[in-house]
Amino acid sequence: MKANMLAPLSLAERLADLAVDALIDEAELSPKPGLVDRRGSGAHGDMNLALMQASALSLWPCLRQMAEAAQRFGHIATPLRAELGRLGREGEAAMLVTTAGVNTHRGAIWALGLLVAAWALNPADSDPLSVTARAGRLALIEDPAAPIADSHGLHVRRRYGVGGAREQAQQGFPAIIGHGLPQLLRSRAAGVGETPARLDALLAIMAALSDTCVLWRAGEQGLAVLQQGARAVLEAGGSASLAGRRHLRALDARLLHLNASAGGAADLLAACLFLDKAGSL
Ligand SMILES: CC(C)(COP(=O)(O)OP(=O)(O)OC[C@H]1O[C@@H](n2cnc3c(N)ncnc32)[C@H](O)[C@@H]1O)[C@@H](O)C(=O)NCCC(=O)NCCS
Ligand SMILES: Nc1ncnc2c1ncn2[C@@H]1O[C@H](COP(=O)(O)OP(=O)(O)OP(=O)(O)O)[C@@H](O)[C@H]1O
Repeated sequence: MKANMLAPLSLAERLADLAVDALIDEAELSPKPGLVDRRGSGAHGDMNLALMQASALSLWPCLRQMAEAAQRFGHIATPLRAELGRLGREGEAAMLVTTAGVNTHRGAIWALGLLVAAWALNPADSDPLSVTARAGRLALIEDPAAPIADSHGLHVRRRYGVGGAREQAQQGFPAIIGHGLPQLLRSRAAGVGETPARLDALLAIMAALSDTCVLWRAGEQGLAVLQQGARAVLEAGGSASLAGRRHLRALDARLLHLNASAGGAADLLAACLFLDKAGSL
């Protein structure tokens, strides 16, 4: 078939395209401290860039179906929340088949799933603050069929009393709205180029987030190293500056030494890039 004969994309398909694009952009962004990127596996022996890309692509049907479910149900209530939970668990199963059992995007399915659904619920009101607020209202609804999960996040929440991925969503993604997105726009406005602007956005999220991935592997000390290190890069002038890059290298080395990587911050950067891209829909 000729390219110009392809059927026009539905809104749900365009949202899924943008969400997968944001996940691939996040994975490819380099150099990210401690995380999988173009340079290598970071603190993850079981992941690499090709796996992250394949995993991101495997999530397209799940993300499209989540947006379609939002259009079909039409409002924020238990039936839509239950359907998103079902689709999210299905998407997670598809991801695990693609990655042969490696958790590449669990947190990303959660955050982006809620955001594509929230976007599709009311495309006319699509500024990031409104979309994240709707996603937060969805996340506050109990999923009636949710299994009792024995996750790393659960252990960490109990041990350290932090909120984790669920609370971040329920509060309307404050790490994105208050930190990632404003930093992305500030760094772009300073003319630093897209890669350092995205790295700065990631660092702003890292500096603010209680990332349960880091707490699980490296405890409170690891989290302090991450938050202080991320802040130091930004205070030195950001990832486009010479001094900032020195701090960034030091942070990467410290995180590798601690075997710590900020998967939650990476998910939220992908979500932040999705909101940024979806602004032009
Ligand atoms: C709420 C989720 C993320 C489970 O969270 P939990 O903390 O129990 O588990 P887990 O340790 O697996 O962490 C999930 C991931 O969240 C990310 N994360 C970590 N810390 C944070 C944080 N502070 N903020 C945001 N994300 C974070 C990380 O990538 C982490 O791997 C989610 O997977 C879930 O409940 N899924 C069930 C299916 C569902 O309802 N889907 C709805 C789709 S819209
Ligand atoms: N570029 C990235 N590099 C590493 N992790 C990422 C990246 N992007 C997103 N993540 C997120 O990080 C999470 C994986 O982190 P992690 O491997 O710590 O999880 P785990 O399987 O629960 O724990 P562990 O590997 O410590 O046993 C995924 O849920 C994923 O959403």
